[in-house]
Amino acid sequence: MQQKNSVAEIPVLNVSALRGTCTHDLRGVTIEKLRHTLETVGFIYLSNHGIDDELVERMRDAVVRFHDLPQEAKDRLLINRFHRGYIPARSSTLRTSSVAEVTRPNRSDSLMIMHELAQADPAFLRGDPLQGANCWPEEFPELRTIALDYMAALSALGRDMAVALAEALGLLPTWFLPHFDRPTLFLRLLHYPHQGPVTEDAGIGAAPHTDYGFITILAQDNSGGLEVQAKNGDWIPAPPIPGTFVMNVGDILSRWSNGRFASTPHRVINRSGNRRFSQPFFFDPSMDSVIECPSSLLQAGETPRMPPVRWGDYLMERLDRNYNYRNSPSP
Ligand SMILES: O=C(O)CCC(=O)C(=O)O
Ligand SMILES: [Fe+2]
Repeated sequence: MQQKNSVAEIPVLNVSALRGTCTHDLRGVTIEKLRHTLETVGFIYLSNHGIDDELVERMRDAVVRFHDLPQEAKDRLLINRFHRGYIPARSSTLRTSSVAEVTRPNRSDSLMIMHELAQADPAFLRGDPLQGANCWPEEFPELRTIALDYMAALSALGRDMAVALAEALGLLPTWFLPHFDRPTLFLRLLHYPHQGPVTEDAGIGAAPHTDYGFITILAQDNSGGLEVQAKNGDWIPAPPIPGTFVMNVGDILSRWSNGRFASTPHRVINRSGNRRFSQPFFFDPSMDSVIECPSSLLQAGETPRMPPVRWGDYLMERLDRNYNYRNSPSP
């Protein structure tokens, strides 16, 4: 039932009209629903997204297989200064969370994979922030191909969504694309242990937070546990729906849109009694991209709420504050 000032559930958007050719009308209706949902809820399920279920399943199986490796194998991949590798449980605290006073570290552990760089890439050779090598487990060599295929497919969807998002904001369809020449991509292979009692000390799977970037496209297993905060404060479940992804607006898209699109707080509490696995993919701009609200988006009398910011600077400041490994000296 629809609650007052709230949404009981997150809408599902059939995005087939955003891919390839379709009638102008159908595309317009889809864009309008996208706009309305992102202005109000900030989270939406994408159905008919064109990505093979089999590829999503293969990635999901790979997440489980990675986490089934012996702990020593995972520890050998400890996250490097380029933010790639294994993030142990309780090693990140969302200090920059604007939605809660977060002092307890998250209970999840994960493997962070980012866009691959050619060894001859100047950014790689210079060792620019985040432009380093991924960490792959030698015990599971197939993971690299599976993860890179998955990232390629989700990047294509991310670009289609960037076009649709520009249209939804009344901008030229290609408006965002130059900002994604060298997109910053994160694929996180997450494991959440069963929660047990929620106590002050225990912490939860993922403390309430908003995502840093442009959009997040998430696939999750059947455990449930993801919750999204409605404007009235209620927590709305975002359970898995077969054949869909959950997409949400990150802080930088919210900033770009002058707050029109909502970067909505969410959290994870795994009450399933089993381990939970998920695979968020973060589709973010090029590091050098400058995020500035386009003047054509402003209504009469409206001014930009935030000054322009370079995405790479914005991101590194957040990573430096939230991840313990960036604050302690290397062993
Ligand atoms: O695991 C999930 O369902 C959500 C993860 C998440 O919110 C994040 O990694 O930012
Ligand atoms: Fe998140």
